[in-house]
Amino acid sequence: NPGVEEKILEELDRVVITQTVGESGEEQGIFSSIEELNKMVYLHGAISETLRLYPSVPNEPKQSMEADVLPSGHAVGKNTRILVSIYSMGRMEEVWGKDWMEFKPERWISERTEGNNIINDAYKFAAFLAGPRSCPGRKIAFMQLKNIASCVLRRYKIVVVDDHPVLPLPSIMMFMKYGLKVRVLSRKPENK
Ligand code: HEM
Repeated sequence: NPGVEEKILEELDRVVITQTVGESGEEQGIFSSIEELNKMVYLHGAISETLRLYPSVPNEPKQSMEADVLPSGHAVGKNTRILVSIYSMGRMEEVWGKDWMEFKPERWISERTEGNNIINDAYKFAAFLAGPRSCPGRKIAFMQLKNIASCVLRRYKIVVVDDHPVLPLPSIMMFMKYGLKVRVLSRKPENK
């Protein structure tokens, strides 16, 4: 998605100062500070959007302890197995609107609040699940993903090989059916 890539790079150019350039012109592999990571709002939206469409845990089995009625009106008996499809939830028009198929980091960014302006509703975006047993590693995961994406994208351009089929292989974890064949190009000025 070249448009999104360009916006991420613009944001990183504005925000990142700790990943400095060495004497040889090579960037040093220094990770970003927490302050810098918090300012990577567009990148945060892009990662959220990726996890909305391709959640690492696509399905989540649960079991009821008591009979209950779900907010949807569905009655559930005692000791009944329920499969929550996180993958499907990320693609529902009722939840995300008519443009659910579009990769839009902007949908995560609220203009109403400054600073911490990422929309964060676990019951809508269930990639880390919601409630008391939701993922306690969510913040660390975002910190790691933003740091790695920032280091890689500032140094390299990743181009998917033409006609490579990009298909999910759902299992307990989400894998890529045929892997992802890419070309890795250096972003050194002479390669641009
Ligand atoms: C993109 C990255 C990640 C995703 C999408 C993710 C997603 C999830 C999900 C869906 C669950 C609920 C599983 C279940 O109840 O069956 C979970 C649980 C958990 N996650 Fe993550 N996770 C991520 C990264 C991490 C990291 C980096 C850590 C630790 C540093 C972590 C630690 C845990 C732990 C300890 C639980 C079990 C919580 C409990 O059972 O109460 N996760 N994660």
